[in-house]
Amino acid sequence: MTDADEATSRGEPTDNDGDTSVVTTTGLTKEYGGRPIFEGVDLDIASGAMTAVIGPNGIGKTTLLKTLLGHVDPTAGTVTYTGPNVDRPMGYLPQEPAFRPQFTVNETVDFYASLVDAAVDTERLLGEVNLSEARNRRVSALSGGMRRLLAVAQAVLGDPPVVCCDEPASGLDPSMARRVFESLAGRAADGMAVVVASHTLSLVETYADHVVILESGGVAAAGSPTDLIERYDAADLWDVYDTVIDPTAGDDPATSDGAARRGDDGPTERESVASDATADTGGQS
Ligand SMILES: Nc1ncnc2c1ncn2[C@@H]1O[C@H](COP(=O)(O)OP(=O)(O)OP(=O)(O)O)[C@@H](O)[C@H]1O
Repeated sequence: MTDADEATSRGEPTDNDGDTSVVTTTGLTKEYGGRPIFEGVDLDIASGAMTAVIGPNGIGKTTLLKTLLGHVDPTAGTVTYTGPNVDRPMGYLPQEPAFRPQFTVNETVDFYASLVDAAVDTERLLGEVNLSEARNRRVSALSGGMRRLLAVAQAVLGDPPVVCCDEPASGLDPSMARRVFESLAGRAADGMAVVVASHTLSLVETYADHVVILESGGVAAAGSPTDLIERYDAADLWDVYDTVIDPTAGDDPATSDGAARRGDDGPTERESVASDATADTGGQS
């Protein structure tokens, strides 16, 4: 096995030399009620890169992110943070962000800014997530997508060395989803270690530097999108996913009929095209 192959099997970014690693997991294992979610996961999360974790519903992506963040204790194995010693080493965008509904957008950002030991340019931050015009609107009056954009702002606020985003594109229209990925990729380019769990494979393929595919038991494959596409002789990341993932993996009851392969916002791009075509023909195929 070459060094690169060995690195790949460990879920390490092969396009980094290892010196940029900011979070390392070794033998990371999580069980709930004696049922393994993942076992023996070895990852090196690099700063200055976006690492995307993909896999079916219920496979353990959120649990893995929460374990990296220290919100969930592993059953076995370790998570080691080696980044700078700051008050807030890791930002987090949870799958279901909760904010005080009576706060305005500005007040929400100011509240979180008061908790971090760093100057926060609220105007720039809101501009980045396209919420400038909504700055005086109460959280209770925001759409679901706007709330997610606010959650993105909250996660990267104060420029933590690591940010873990659970389905950052969920509920966003295609151009905002792209904008959020672009913005996170920009943060990565500025040196942040960005970890996203996502079902939006086209954006992952475009913006992620490193992809970790989770399947029952742990990491099924990992590498840059280009490496994975070459390795599996695939047309795109969706094809890689289709090859690597057992359609019955995950524990969502919808998985068995293929629904778990859909994106955050419903069907994957490919399924949308197929169903649009069906709709165009009045459902006649
Ligand atoms: N606190 C908990 N107690 C018991 N089981 C849990 C707990 N949290 C998660 N699980 C289980 O762990 C498994 C992985 O859940 P997780 O939310 O990490 O999956 P996921 O890959 O993020 O799914 P999705 O794509 O649907 O968000 C699921 O079977 C889930 O029911």
